[in-house]
Amino acid sequence: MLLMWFGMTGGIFFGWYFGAGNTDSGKEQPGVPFSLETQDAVPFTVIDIPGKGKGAIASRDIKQGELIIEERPLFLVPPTINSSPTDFIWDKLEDVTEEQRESFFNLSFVNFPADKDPETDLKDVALAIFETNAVSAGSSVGIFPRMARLNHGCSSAFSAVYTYREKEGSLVVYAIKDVQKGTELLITYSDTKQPREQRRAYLQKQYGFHCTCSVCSLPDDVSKASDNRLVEMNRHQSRLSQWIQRTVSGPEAIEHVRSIWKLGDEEGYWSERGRLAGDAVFVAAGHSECVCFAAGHLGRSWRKRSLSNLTDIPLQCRCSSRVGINCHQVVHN
Ligand SMILES: C[S@@+](CC[C@H](N)C(=O)[O-])C[C@H]1O[C@@H](n2cnc3c(N)ncnc32)[C@H](O)[C@@H]1O
Repeated sequence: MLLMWFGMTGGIFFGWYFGAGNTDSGKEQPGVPFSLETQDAVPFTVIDIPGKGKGAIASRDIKQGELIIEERPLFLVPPTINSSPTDFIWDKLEDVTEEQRESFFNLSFVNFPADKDPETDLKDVALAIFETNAVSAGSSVGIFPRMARLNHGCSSAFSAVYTYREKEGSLVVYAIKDVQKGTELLITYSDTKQPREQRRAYLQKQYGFHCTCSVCSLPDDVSKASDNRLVEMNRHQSRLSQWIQRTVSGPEAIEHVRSIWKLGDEEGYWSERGRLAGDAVFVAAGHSECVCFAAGHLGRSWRKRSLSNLTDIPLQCRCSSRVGINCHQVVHN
């Protein structure tokens, strides 16, 4: 029996950059020693946080663009499996060390079936832990016990983003904002460019909590303004995506990028800017008069920087010369 796993897991955290370069087959990297993480130390401590279970508090000031976590998966689950999800996860847990197994069973879980007993139905506990904590890792879904302690914040409330690097076989978490010592590090579990009511309904259903992050706690009128910006960002994003079918012109597509960027500044929503810049480069490269934008403002130095640092790219064409840049390299290297 082949099972499509992704149809069965409800909530898989939202990465900052879907897809690019992530084509893993669900297997740990050959030749890479398997371990829980590759880092010796992280700039945060995990403590109990009232109303949230555990969470990660910055143990020093963290700068925007800093690598916070680099971690190998405890295990990965590919999109298609040939046993039940419960059995598959249980088998995976038989392959790990006692310490790793313990770190897994220490993780939190929600949505445990009412007709089961968490003391005795350990396979069901394992499944619930998986569904509460798994994140997308290329085409697979994986458990990363260290990053699994990061709680959620919406829109401008989250300060860190993650992606899975297939080549290295590890997940990396970066700060997209400066984070002060003593502040909780937050990621986002879903696309929070939605109105508060929808965000809260999703988080309640999938993750079992009522979101009271700094954005969800805004007074109604301020919250409404934030909702409007987020919905507008999504509307521009959806128009931008139509450029590829040529139903939106190049200049119009660039206008959508500018609008998303501007709304993001107003909202304090800085995530996905690497992808947005990549889209802009892609559009610009299709219009010879704009290629200088890609070359002049992104180019080599851009490749060396963390994507999450891209907060200040002038989305503007400054000259009309074509420079023969390979847009795919700029976007994906
Ligand atoms: C991946 S775990 C995060 C770490 C978890 N708090 C722990 O104790 O291990 C996800 C769970 O954390 C809790 N959580 C995450 N973000 C939260 C938030 N903003 N408010 C309340 N609970 C939250 C929810 O119970 C959610 O199902």
